[in-house]
Amino acid sequence: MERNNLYPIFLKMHKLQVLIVGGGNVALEKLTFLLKSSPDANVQMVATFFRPETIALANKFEIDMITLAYDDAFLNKKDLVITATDNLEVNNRIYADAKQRNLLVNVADTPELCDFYLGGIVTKGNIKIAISTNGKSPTIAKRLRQFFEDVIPDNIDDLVINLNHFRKTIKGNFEKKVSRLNKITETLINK
Ligand SMILES: C[C@@]1(CC(=O)O)c2cc3[nH]c(cc4nc(cc5[nH]c(cc(n2)[C@H]1CCC(=O)O)[C@@](C)(CC(=O)O)[C@@H]5CCC(=O)O)C(CC(=O)O)=C4CCC(=O)O)c(CCC(=O)O)c3CC(=O)O
Ligand SMILES: NC(=O)C1=CN([C@@H]2O[C@H](COP(=O)(O)OP(=O)(O)OC[C@H]3O[C@@H](n4cnc5c(N)ncnc54)[C@H](O)[C@@H]3O)[C@@H](O)[C@H]2O)C=CC1
Repeated sequence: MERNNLYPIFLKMHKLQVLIVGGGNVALEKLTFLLKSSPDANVQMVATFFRPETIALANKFEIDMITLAYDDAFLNKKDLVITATDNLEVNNRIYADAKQRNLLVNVADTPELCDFYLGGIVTKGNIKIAISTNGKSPTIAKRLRQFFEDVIPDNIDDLVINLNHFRKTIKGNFEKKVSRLNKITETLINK
């Protein structure tokens, strides 16, 4: 059986600078899911034109939109780059420029030109679940996201908060603490 070897990490988007190149349908999809998960993300967008729907969302989140053709100067002071233009040559150039600067880059809908994939993301309070199909079926990533959004109760965060408080009250050494926390949460997995 094939196996997904990607390593998920949970980025603090408010500490990073993201560049999105393109302002059309695909750029809008990427921006939508990025902001859904991380409304505090710092994003700059550059595109020769922006579709009205993209402008509406970007304005809502005070995202900087620049109506210009891509130039590698836009990579200055960026940490992540997502490109979603309809021009293969431009996408390829952005990939090469980003690689030269050791930036992480995602060329939307072009898995071979991605250092990372965006995934299906479920957020419930402090809980976050990221789903990847290894790029094999984004539709399944979407369906799994919808499934978990539905089955995970909204008040799961109460449990997290309670345990976080309890964690601070437990006396004793690290080993005792781990053992207590494991004991009281045992029923969550034992049927
Ligand atoms: C590799 C990856 C790279 C990346 O873009 O990061 C990629 C690639 C491609 N997507 C394509 C199409 C579609 N993408 C979606 C939806 C999503 N795609 C997302 C991620 C990823 N898409 C990365 C892999 C993630 C993984 O590992 O599973 C999600 C999870 C997150 C996001 O986009 O932010 C978001 C759901 C978010 C949500 O709902 O929660 C739908 C479904 C729909 O819209 O209903 C369709 C139409 C159906 C279909 O075609 O399957 C195509 C073909 C394009 C063409 O036709 O040419 C390619 C290219 C290829 O596969 O070669
Ligand atoms: N619309 C969709 O759902 C899908 C689109 N695709 C492909 O993805 C690509 C993008 O599609 P859409 O977003 O729908 O196209 P679009 O026409 O809505 O947007 C293209 C964007 O690229 C920008 N752009 C082009 N050259 C540029 C440059 N030199 N510098 C800066 N920005 C530049 C344009 O200004 C525009 O904002 C296309 O190649 C399309 O075939 C693939 C699968 C699905």
